[in-house]
Amino acid sequence: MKTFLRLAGLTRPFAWWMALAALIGFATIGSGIGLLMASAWLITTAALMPALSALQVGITGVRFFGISRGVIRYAERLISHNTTFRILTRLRVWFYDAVEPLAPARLAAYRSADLLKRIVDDIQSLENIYARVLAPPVTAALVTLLMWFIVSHWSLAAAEGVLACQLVAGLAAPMLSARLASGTARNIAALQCEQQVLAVDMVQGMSELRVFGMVGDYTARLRQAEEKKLALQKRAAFIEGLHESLTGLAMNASVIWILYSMLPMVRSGATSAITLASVVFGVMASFEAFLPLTGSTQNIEADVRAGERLFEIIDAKPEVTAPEKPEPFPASTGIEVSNLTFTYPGSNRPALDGISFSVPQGGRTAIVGTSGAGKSTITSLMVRFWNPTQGDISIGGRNIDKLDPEELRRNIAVVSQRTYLFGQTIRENLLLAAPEATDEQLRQALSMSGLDSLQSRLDDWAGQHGMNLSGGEQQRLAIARMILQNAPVIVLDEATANLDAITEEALLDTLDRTSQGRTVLSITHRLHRMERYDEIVVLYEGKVIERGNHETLLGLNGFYAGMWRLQHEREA
Ligand SMILES: Nc1ncnc2c1ncn2[C@@H]1O[C@H](COP(=O)(O)OP(=O)(O)OP(=O)(O)O)[C@@H](O)[C@H]1O
Repeated sequence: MKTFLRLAGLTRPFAWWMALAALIGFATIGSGIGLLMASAWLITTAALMPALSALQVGITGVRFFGISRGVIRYAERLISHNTTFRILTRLRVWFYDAVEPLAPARLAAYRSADLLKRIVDDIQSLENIYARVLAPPVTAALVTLLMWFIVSHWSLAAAEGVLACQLVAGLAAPMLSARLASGTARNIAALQCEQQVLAVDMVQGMSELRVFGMVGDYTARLRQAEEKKLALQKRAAFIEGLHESLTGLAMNASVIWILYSMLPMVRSGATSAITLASVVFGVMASFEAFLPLTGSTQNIEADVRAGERLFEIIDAKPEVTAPEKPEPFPASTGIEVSNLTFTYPGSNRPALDGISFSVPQGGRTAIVGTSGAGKSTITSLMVRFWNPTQGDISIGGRNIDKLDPEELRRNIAVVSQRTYLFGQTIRENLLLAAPEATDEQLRQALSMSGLDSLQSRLDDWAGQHGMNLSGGEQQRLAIARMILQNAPVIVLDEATANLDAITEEALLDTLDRTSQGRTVLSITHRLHRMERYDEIVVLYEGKVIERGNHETLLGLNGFYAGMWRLQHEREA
């Protein structure tokens, strides 16, 4: 109920639109009732063969309601679709605004297909909240009231019977079908999510599944989920049919009741058979208002489930928030890391444990260590994807939590070992780093990063996740982005890890040239050309175990010297 009220609250800015659409929905059914009543009046009166002039009222009524029903129905569709799309737009903007600050820390726990389903399908399913959940009961209540006034005008007893039947169609039947369908929409949504996750995994990991011969296994899991979903959809359809039959039964019962209570009046001459026929047809037409209530009960559960899934994300507290009054990004860019400790949520071991080091303005520091030592975690903390558990990082003497996170990220160019390339052209992938860059600048950046071959292919599609490019080309594209971003601080996180020795050499030269005068933090486990660094910080299991320049560290004959010997003996 709480979720439903929260969802309904989101549609509050459109209350007037919704009221107007419900009113026009009521007018559509009202004109349907008028059309059938006027038709019944006309046919029964005509059967008595009066003068044509006596039929004029009926003819005009049929014409009026016939035309107005079409026009009003059109207006109703127009306004209700307009309202629905306004609500949908608001929901989408609201969700994107709320999700953006949560990335990436708070979204790491969600599978991408699941997130996609929430962003696309769950919000889409909420479009029903107005058209299929909120509007039908309002229209049904107004129609019930209208029929009470019409029928009670001729017979109170008949009106009471009609009201009873309408309460069955409007309350008892929806409550019964809601009870029978309880859990169905929720389980269908869960299965759809499972299918989507499996399908995305299957498409993205098709090569691995083929290599390991697991395609059949995944297909079977997909089929199983589909079968379970079909069984639930059949159940939902059965309940919908039952609900519609109950509505039909209630309508027939109301007709029988009217005949039962009004026929004696016709016999006694208290009312005419023509009136009786009109009332019967009018009541029959009024039950059109109760049919959409089936959808109302079934959609309410699906909407509440979708709402719960969305609120679960929305209610998460962002890991990083911008300070109310951010300080400007400093002119000098020396980095100072002091006593930095960080533990990932759910982990019982700190990824970084009280580390300290500094990179002077325009200097170069390398962080080296074995896999899992915590090197990349430093990058995530530097660009404030996470906040440190303890300790702090400052740039130019200013703690980075005093800066606007977006401005901070604009001023730190990160080249990581996993470069995400969008399924767009090479040009668009480059413009991400410098939206204003000219083609000439893009070509220059490509050339500097050793990608002369791509200079004439700016309009080529990079492929899904950059699959039309080799691993080395993707890496070099990331370096081209770094060149274009032209940031004063550069973080190279295994930037040349995927390259062959010759390309790596050339690129290290490029990086050295382009990073002149900038503050560089280079994270690597490959000890290559280490004499270029002013200081090397050696990490082991989240702790700094050695530090100094290349010569000093080799002289120590400790962990670093061991790593260096191991790599160079292997390469020799
Ligand atoms: N999102 C995460 N959630 C939980 N633990 C994580 C997460 N990311 C990394 N870790 C853990 O934190 C530790 C440090 O990881 P990190 O990626 O910083 O290591 P690394 O030195 O960069 O390793 P590599 O050289 O293999 O990339 C590892 O034990 C890793 O399993």
